[in-house]
Amino acid sequence: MPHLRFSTAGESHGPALVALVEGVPAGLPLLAAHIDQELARRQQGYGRGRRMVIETDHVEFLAGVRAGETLGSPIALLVRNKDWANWEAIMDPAPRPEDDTPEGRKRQVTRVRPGHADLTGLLKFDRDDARDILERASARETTARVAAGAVARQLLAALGVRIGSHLVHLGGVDAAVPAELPVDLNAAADASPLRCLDTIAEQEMIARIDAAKKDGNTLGGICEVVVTGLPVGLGAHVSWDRKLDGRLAAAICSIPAVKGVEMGMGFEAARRTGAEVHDEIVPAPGNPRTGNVRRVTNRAGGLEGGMTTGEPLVLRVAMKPISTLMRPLQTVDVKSGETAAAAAEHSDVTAVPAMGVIAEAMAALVLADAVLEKFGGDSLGELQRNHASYLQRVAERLG
Ligand SMILES: Cc1cc2nc3c(=O)[nH]c(=O)nc-3n(C[C@H](O)[C@H](O)[C@H](O)COP(=O)(O)O)c2cc1C
Ligand SMILES: C=C(O[C@@H]1CC(C(=O)O)=C[C@@H](OP(=O)(O)O)[C@H]1O)C(=O)O
Repeated sequence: MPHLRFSTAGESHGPALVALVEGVPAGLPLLAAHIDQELARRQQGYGRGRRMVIETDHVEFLAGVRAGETLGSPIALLVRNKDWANWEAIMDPAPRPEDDTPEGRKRQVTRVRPGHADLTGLLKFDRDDARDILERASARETTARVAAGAVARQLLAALGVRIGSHLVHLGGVDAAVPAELPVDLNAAADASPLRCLDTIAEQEMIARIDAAKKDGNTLGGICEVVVTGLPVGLGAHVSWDRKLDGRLAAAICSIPAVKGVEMGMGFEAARRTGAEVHDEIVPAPGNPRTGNVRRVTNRAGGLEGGMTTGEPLVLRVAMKPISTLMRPLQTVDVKSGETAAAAAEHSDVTAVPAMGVIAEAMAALVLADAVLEKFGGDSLGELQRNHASYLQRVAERLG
């Protein structure tokens, strides 16, 4: 059983999204503002649709927090959907008289979209209206994940861990990545419309988003997530389900439309020789987090043997293009069985910058779980003492 457990509920156009986070120690400072800041970051990004204009996500604590601190009890978080006002009839949990008319509820989705969950979900769950599927497949659900992730991020911050991300590719355009990333990566990335550090490449990306929109098409891309301040030894090599690389990959790949994750050098490592791939180790006194050694390079991206090395954790996350196209692809209408143009409602042209923020949240949740597994503690103070005592021991080894 994980040490930090979380689950979410809520439909895209339902009244609200909820997240339940269990296992957080008592005494962690936690304000709605900490969570709202992350929710706002998830809403950014050039290329998003009208929905992000409708919503201004704000968290309400339902349980687990008192006077700005966690209680050690389950934390229940709620984020309301403003768009609910426009969907109350269609999404009403109670049956309505119009349900018995030949049309049934309005706006049934039967022209299933290639690349979305519509068709497979309809067949598997034996439904007639793809709305019954898309409402939960929608990445609106990631709002609740980011809220939960903000709690995890707060826990990690109390141990000196920082998580950031930036966009490195969009729609066929690569960004130049600086040799040294800014210390406050998110402050730099969040200041730009695509969360990209290369302002010249970003102009070309924006032009491609505009062109795709005009053409009724959509775009994907890649974000890099970077985590600093991690101690050596989170995760474990001993069993498949304790390896941190696998846990991170599963969490990241569960984000809607994410189709791949690379760690460190990633796929490129397969094309190179061992001498070009592995990170040489040198003594580095005064670095207790890494056991007083240092990797000359960080091609492994901060992971060896399913454990953190203490070097920055570097993940690259690939997102496919959005599957709702305004110039729709060919599909089948599941009501008539005839060929049709896929359903097309207002939708994002791209959401790669938001995906980077969601990937940060998923990484935070996995890392906070690994921290609690390694250090335990019912209060923040106990967790911090356990962490400090471990680092002291690691520092003694090659000091
Ligand atoms: C932040 C974000 C926003 C998204 N916005 C849309 C959208 O507006 N329209 C759409 O069709 N898909 C959108 N998607 C992708 C779909 O949710 C996703 O493709 C779908 O759930 C099917 O899952 P799969 O692509 O992982 O197979 C978005 C994904 C993310 C992460
Ligand atoms: C609502 C969000 O993203 C939505 C994700 C999404 C999808 O199919 O994944 C489809 C769109 O939903 P709607 O049709 O309501 O505009 C996006 O806006 C969000 O990120 O908060």
